[in-house]
Amino acid sequence: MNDQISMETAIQKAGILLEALPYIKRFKDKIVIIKFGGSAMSDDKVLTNVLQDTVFMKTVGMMPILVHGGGPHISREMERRGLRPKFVDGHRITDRETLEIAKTVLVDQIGASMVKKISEMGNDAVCVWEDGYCPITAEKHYIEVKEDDGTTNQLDIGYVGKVTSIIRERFLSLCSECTIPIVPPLAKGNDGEIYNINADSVAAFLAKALGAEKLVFLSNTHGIMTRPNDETSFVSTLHEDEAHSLIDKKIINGGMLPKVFACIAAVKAGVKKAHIINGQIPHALLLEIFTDKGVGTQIIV
Ligand SMILES: Nc1ncnc2c1ncn2[C@@H]1O[C@H](COP(=O)(O)OP(=O)(O)O)[C@@H](O)[C@H]1O
Ligand SMILES: CC(=O)N[C@@H](CCC(=O)OP(=O)(O)O)C(=O)O
Repeated sequence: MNDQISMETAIQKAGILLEALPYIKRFKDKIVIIKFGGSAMSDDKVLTNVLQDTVFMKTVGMMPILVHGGGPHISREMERRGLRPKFVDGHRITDRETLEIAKTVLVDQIGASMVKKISEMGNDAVCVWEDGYCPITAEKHYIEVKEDDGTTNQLDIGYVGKVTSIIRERFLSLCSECTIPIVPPLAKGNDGEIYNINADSVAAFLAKALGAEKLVFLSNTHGIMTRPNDETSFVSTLHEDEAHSLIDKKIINGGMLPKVFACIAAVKAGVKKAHIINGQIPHALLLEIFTDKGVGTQIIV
């Protein structure tokens, strides 16, 4: 009886491997941008799962690039120092002190722990922010505010940037080595300043500029809800037009806004698939990439 069960289990496992085969072939040598949101990094187990999945992808011949967030971690550190985090449209208002905190948390803590963990798993990883050298250039980002009289104003929220260019060759050469590039959401401007950037928009820019096959957001929800706080309203596919209507009704708000804009921009620029999935589900990334069903919400245009 036991032998029979273990044989059945073994056959099931072989079935899973075979289901993955077409995806392994399809994604061979293809760039996949994974955005790992701070909200999903709830504990060490989640971090380990996501990094294991990323190493798996690299091992079967894909070219994963991991862009990480860390918003909640930055906020906690600000609060510990008596500062109050403030956001406009999902972007943190960033003064000098906040920028210093963001750099320490993103590079010295989160990025460094990812590099260390991946190397413990037997793979190479490099934080692209090495000694302040960064292959991403940014410029100051102003928020457009619509006034009641119909005019628009530019709101200055400090050292917040938007990506203007990347050194493609640097990313491509890292990808073709045995390395997994780890990308913190920081960049330098031609004005010599360092900018804090929403990690979703960094991921979208990289996906576009590198012609990625896929862009996956690992967050803390099962995708996008189409009714306010209604866990039964997650959708597997969302068209750009519906997304805009949900944004107008404020059903998509806060940290989900930059993610949805990032998905739309990436798909419009030719990235084949952009998904928002729950990174806290063990191995959600592998399920999304290597199985027929997929998980989370896919944005289409
Ligand atoms: N329509 C929506 N569907 C799902 N989540 C939403 C929606 N609108 C806003 N959100 C919020 O967006 C959050 C994810 O954004 P954020 O906290 O910035 O995550 P991350 O750290 O992954 O970037 C969710 O936890 C949820 O509270
Ligand atoms: C300008 C801006 O908002 N920068 C973000 C960078 C981190 C980030 O985007 O982290 P998540 O992906 O976890 O939200 C911030 O300071 O929170």
